[in-house]
Amino acid sequence: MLEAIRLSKFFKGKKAVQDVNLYLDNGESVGLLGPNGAGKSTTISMISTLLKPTSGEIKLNGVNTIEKPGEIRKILGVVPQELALYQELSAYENLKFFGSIYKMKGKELEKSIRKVLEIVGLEDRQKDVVKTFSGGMKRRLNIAAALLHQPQILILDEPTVGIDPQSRNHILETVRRLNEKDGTTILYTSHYMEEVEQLCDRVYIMDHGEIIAAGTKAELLSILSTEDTIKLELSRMDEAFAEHVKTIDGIRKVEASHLQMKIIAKKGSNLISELVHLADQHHMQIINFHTETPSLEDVFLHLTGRTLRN
Ligand SMILES: Nc1ncnc2c1ncn2[C@@H]1O[C@H](COP(=O)(O)OP(=O)(O)OP(=O)(O)O)[C@@H](O)[C@H]1O
Repeated sequence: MLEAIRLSKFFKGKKAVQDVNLYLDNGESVGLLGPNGAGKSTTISMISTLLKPTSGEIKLNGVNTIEKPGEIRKILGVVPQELALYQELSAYENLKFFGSIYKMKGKELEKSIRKVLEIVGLEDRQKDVVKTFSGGMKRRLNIAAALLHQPQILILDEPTVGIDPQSRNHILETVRRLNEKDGTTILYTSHYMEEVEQLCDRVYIMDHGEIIAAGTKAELLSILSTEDTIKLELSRMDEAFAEHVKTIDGIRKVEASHLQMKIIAKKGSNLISELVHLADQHHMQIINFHTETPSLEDVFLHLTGRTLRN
């Protein structure tokens, strides 16, 4: 397990990160979500031993990584936000260079380069110089470089910012496969709520340098509400039906307009069969039924009063 305990970073007395507690269990996929300037990059720079914390601890299986950075560096892959590639070199040559940083060479390095190029889908372009690559391909190569030494933990800092949808999907799929198939532990920072919702088992929400909420998606969503919003589309509207619906156990509020009905009900109330039965009694049909569940975006809005992207 990797854990950060009361991690803080101040730049010239100005808070960037304060009292961050965070852990990654082996094999987990964890999201670190927050708007620009929230402190995500600073947090992961400290976790990856690139930046010294002002205070706090980071432990890898109980061992202090600030005092002994070697252990974590061996098993950690970091994909930084800024591209760290040589534009004049080919994809292959870039990977060869990064491999040498990890002290890899010979057959082991060749094998690893082949494998990571396959993972990110760049085998066909390995001989091309990086300056001819699209933004998305460069990001994929950046990921490949972080994977060369087969890290057990992979930290990605907003890897999909500013790239085309196809490359974005490719990256998300790659990260998912690394986690689900290879068991790589993932820490994924993003300000795209839907990516974190899609990829991560657990989420930390960060704002102004602090963790303001943490938990599984379900736990975070439960902060928001104990209610479900159900929307019905009806074949016709009948006031008696609306009045009748209000009497159903678990229903808190009913709003009817034209052929639509919005029902606020206690979370988890299983109402569909009862509503269908009731509509039948009133000689009406339910044409459409759906439950609107709140998103993590709504949770962020609820906690901060702001949207994630401004
Ligand atoms: N080297 C530095 N010197 C001074 N201030 C810094 C430095 N690095 C970061 N900061 C400040 O710390 C705060 C957190 O920045 P950080 O880059 O960690 O946020 P972030 O959540 O990663 O945002 P982004 O999504 O824009 O990268 C910001 O106010 C930033 O200006």
